[in-house]
Amino acid sequence: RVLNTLLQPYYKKLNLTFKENVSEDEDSDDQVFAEFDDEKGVIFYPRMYVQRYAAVSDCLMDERWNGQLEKVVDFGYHDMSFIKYLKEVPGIKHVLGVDIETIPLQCSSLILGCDEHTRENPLKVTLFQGNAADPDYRLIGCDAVIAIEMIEHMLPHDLERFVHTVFGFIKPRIVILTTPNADFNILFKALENNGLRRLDHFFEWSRSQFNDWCSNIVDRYPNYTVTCKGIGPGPPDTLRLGCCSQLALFVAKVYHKQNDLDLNSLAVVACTDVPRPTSLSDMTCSFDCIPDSSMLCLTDGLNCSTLQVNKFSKTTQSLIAKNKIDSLAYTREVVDEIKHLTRMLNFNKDGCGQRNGCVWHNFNWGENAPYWNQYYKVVRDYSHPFEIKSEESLILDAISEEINLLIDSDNVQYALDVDKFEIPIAHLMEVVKHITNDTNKVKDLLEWNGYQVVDDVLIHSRLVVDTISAGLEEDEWLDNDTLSDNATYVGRSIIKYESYARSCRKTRILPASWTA
Ligand SMILES: C[S@@+](CC[C@H](N)C(=O)[O-])C[C@H]1O[C@@H](n2cnc3c(N)ncnc32)[C@H](O)[C@@H]1O
Ligand SMILES: [Mg+2]
Repeated sequence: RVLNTLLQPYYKKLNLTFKENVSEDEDSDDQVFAEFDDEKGVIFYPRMYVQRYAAVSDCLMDERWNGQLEKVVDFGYHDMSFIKYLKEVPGIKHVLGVDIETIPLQCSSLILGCDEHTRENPLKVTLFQGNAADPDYRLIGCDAVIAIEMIEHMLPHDLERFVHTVFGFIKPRIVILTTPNADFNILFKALENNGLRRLDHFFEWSRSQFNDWCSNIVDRYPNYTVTCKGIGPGPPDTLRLGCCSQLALFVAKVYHKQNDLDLNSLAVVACTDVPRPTSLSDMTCSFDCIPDSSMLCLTDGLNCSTLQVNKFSKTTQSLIAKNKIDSLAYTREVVDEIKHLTRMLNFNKDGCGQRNGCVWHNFNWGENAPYWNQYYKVVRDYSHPFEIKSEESLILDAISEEINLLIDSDNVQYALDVDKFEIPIAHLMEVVKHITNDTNKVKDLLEWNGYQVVDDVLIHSRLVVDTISAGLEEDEWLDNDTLSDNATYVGRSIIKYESYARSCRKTRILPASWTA
């Protein structure tokens, strides 16, 4: 809902052709275009990062997977500016942020607790410090990978490893990458002295270079398809240069959701005299992928790792030896010792599993399998408070959403005049029929919550919300929820403030500090 409210005016129009004449008309807020300013160079409307976030959100909410992306990682999340919106993507349960820098991480860990509001669904946000190139085992199970303007900050060998971490290790359903379009740079005067690229970027690619890189990825990881598009059209007459940024959307042809490797549901399989695997493509653990008898294979049904048997105590080793291949039923002691050992490995000093002596082995990855490797440091792990909604609030929410829809569509059927509507309760009962068919209960609930109900009709007067929301959407984005927002909004009339606050609370974009 938040993303819709904030982004829809923009992302629905991203594919429109540019405005030929930049006029001062009322709609200009809603248009996507750019113009030249003698001093500042190209100016984007809306701001470039808004267009970028809108395009990425658009991909995340594609109807093919909308509501199904539960675990999502944002690589190079910087100051969390996108994570804020990611948290509102339908169906999301776990957001991971990974950034190599620690300074922005510290700032962002302050931001996290501030916007506390009670959610309807549980959501965990985990911020890591680490290199996106490293396949940390906690990335397992991500349905979507996002990296907004990050790849150009990576060293070539890290970028290559990153590709494998994403497409060979995480294997998510979708991957969204954005990077600047070098073709566009001649429009930025400031870049002229830097060889037409930003100094903190290791490279900037033309559209054809980016396309080549992307198609090379899908050649190597044939389970993926890719489409590229531009974000941020330039001023009229610059069409040939493309857009300011470019976005690649990779989609898995076949997607198997990986479970997080769960130590508590491990099955343990001992093995003797089992042939080595012949195919590296099958990730599922079965007996024929177990390397040799000196290894113990651990699997939670999907992921598998092996552990050197000689790392166990003598007692356990003899227990393992006794339970040959067909036994999944190890004694409690053996399982406990395995868990203990694996935990010790995960939490050793450099946090990378045990590298010397090759404790871990995985048939896909060889020695020192990354499955169990803990490359990243947790900077912050935050579970949002949530509450399961009562039936009453579900009814009220559904009805208020319907009322807004009717009003927004300028429905003439129920309009008395421009600001007043008479909506039959029977119409509203349709909207809540999956919850209740008790008309009296719904009428009582509506009256109790301040709605005017006369006979079997709800009388609704339009609030100022609609007229001001368009103007405020952009402010909300631009000012980034900083304290200065208060100053801006206090200047507006109280009724606007109030109704805006109400609509924000409803859509849950209002930070707690702001409400106060
Ligand atoms: C231009 S900022 C990204 C902006 C941000 N994604 C957004 O949505 O606005 C690039 C970020 O990538 C991070 N970064 C650079 N190399 C990285 C790497 N190898 N692994 C993880 N993060 C990296 C930087 O620390 C920086 O925060
Ligand atoms: Mg950059």
